Amino acid sequence: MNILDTIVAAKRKEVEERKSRQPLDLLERKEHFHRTTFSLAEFLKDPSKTGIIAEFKRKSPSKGIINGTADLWEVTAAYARLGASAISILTDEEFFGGSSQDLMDARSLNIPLLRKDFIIDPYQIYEARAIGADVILLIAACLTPEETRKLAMLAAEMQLSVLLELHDEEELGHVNEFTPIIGINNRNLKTFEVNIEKSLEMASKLPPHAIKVAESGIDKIATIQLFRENGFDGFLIGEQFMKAADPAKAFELFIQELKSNKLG
Ligand SMILES: O=P(O)(O)OC[C@@H](O)[C@@H](O)c1c[nH]c2ccccc12
Repeated sequence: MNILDTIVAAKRKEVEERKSRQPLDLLERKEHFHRTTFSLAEFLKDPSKTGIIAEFKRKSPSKGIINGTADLWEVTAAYARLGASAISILTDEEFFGGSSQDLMDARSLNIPLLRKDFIIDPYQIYEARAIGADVILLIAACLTPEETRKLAMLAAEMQLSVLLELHDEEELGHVNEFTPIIGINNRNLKTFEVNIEKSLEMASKLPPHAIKVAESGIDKIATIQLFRENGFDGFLIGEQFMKAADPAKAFELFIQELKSNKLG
């Protein structure tokens, strides 16, 4: 079994447990279930923002502990204030050290919040809505095209944006009318290998109107510029900020450099 298979098997068990602890009708009664959501597409296209989807990630199976001490509110509030277009929060506990509580702690920010998790069941979409997420991630590598379509349609009904994550050409069949925003993960979730070229290679194969997001392994302004030239609107960045003792400061410096580059 590769790591993705291991994660998905654990996730199936976890979801069954959560369903028995908190059935759907209870989730639907949560206060945040009925609040309005922010549109990821609108925030990514807003020229006053940077296109960066800044991530809060404490650990990962590929890197181990990335940051064991960062304060969720301090970091995400800085991301929002300093020009991120959206914030990604890992909610998987077992492999990424996150939680639903982490996402709930950030929900007063006026910016789209992406629930970063391995979604395989409609229950998790209701849950995402109930904890205050605006966006869900659907990873093609853990779904069939038909499952992707059904989950994306449900998300749309619930006013959630969808970021559909692809890694290679074989996954293009997952794209459908409910997935206008497509992320290309430069990291292969089965081997952890990171190849920045993946995004560039895939860009020309996506539908022309897709909103494109490059994901993982981005640690330089030059890479963002290269991606922009190739039609990308969004850049999902985690480790580059989280590996710093002070991720808020690391984000601030990165943004300063990005802005001075644009002017120069
Ligand atoms: O920390 P990085 O290399 O900047 O990557 C961020 C993000 O793309 C990565 O965390 C990610 C992309 N897709 C995922 C799916 C599940 C968990 C994590 C991810």
